[in-house]
Amino acid sequence: LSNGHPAMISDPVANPRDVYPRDDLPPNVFELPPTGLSPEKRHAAILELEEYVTRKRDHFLGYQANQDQDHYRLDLSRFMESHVNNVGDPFTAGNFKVNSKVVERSVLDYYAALWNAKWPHDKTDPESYWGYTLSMGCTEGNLYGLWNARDYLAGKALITDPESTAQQPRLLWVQAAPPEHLSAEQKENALHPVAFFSEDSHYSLTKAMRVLSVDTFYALGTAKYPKDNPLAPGKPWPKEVPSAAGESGFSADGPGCVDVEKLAVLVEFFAAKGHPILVNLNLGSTFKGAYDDVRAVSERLFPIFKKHGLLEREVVYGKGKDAKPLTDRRRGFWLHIDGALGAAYLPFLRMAAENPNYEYVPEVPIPEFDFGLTVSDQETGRTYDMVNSIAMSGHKWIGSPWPCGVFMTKVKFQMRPPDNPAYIGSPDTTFAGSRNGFSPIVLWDYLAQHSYDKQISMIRDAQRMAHYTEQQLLRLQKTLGRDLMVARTPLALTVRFRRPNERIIAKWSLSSESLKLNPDDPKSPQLDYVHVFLMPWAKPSMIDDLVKDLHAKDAFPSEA
Ligand SMILES: COC(=O)[C@H](CCSC)/N=C/c1c(COP(=O)(O)O)cnc(C)c1O
Repeated sequence: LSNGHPAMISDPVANPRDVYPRDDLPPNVFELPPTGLSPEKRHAAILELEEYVTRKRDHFLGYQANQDQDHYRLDLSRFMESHVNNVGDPFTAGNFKVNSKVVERSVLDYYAALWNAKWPHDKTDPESYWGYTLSMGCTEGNLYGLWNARDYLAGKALITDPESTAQQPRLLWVQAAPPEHLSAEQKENALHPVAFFSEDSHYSLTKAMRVLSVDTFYALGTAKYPKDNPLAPGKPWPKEVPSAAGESGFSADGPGCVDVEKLAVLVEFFAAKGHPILVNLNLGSTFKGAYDDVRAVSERLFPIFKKHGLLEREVVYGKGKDAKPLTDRRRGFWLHIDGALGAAYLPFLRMAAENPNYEYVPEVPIPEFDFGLTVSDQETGRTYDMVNSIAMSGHKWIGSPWPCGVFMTKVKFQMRPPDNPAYIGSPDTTFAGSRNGFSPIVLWDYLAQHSYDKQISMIRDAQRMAHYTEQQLLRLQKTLGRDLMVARTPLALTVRFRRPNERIIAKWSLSSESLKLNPDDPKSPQLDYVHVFLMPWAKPSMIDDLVKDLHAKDAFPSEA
């Protein structure tokens, strides 16, 4: 950083060029001296970055991000001249007037309708939906959904208080007491939620457990019941709920969806001890694009929830004016749907399957997953809505120039915000402080340009592309006479195959995963996979070019 510039506030301890990753880009072009860059250098840097990003974008197949952004630029670049901030609740105008909340509400209404929630939002109607558009991606949606679940199940105050009036909003006690009728052990556990998610879940779930200090069944089982793993007594607890097994008998070569029976056995263990149950289900898992069977999980867990008084339970959160206990009736379970990828397109695949005009017969039934999924209690005739919350990324299937998404739940599950900052003129009901006001405009513009019919065609095309890709890779496998471990989970938008060399991985931005076939046997073969995701952006020519690269002699390192 010498060449005549004034000294930096602090000198580098080493040369960044020597310590930072060597990427395609020349790092020195982007170094920032105290005087800033000359117009020429700045422009040159911008051109370098543009060339790199567009080159990588034109070969982008490895992640579930739709790189087709061209339809926004012309109409939306005008909003780059303002800071649009939707701070606070989407349904309260607030005092930060440069906002796009009217647009955000239309986007939320759209997904409420698509996901069979009661809309428009009505804060006085516990059954109506509530939601907000995310400033991060689905990681924020998962974090928020699991935070909501934790506090709901742990008896924290809810936003709706049966004794509150608009004139006299009663400050609810922050923490309820456990239901009276329980045994000592059950009372101790009644407000201590236990989380369950499969081994194919995204790492944002583990991150959320750490951030929120929520116990997984593994953490609690290992600490308190080390010898009692109900799946294999005496053996260590599995770290996550096992996924369904493949031909090998292990989940590594399985489809990637949760093993419903094993989930039920683990849930039963903790429900029997009085714990409320928090389950995350995947809708388009990160690596295999698999869909957990939300309907099967709901029906399998329902009798367990009923048996252990978790369908509906009374929590006491204070005493009224007449000193009578104030009770709240809540469910003792929470199903969060991580719909990062699939919540954006599965409704359209279902529409295609249900409308004969589309002449579409899916290879497997289209998974149910939304707020319309109910289970009836045969004894009481009562019907229960089973899904508590859904999160979806906006930058995956839909496509956005930056991470964004949607979180949705129902008013009856909403938490009372931890604080009430008057200066934003709105309840602080979301995760962020400042909230991206541009993302709702991007999502709105996409939905304005893409009718249901158009979106049905797009997901049908993507399914065809996934099938085409699988066939091309199987053909290559035959030509090379080598097992390329080609696999595609039914209805998934991704195809996985044997990891090729680093040059091909970098060119196509391929995401990789290495799995031991039998995790308990150190000598067990390691499966080194990569995958391609067939987003609306992917064209047959890109697949053909990738397959051509995979024909190269050195494309696949020899087996170790
Ligand atoms: C390794 O690939 C990933 O982490 C991609 C994000 C990159 S593509 C946009 N998946 C993110 C993801 C997430 C996190 O979503 P983001 O925070 O938006 O990245 C949540 N749930 C599932 C099932 C996911 O697959």
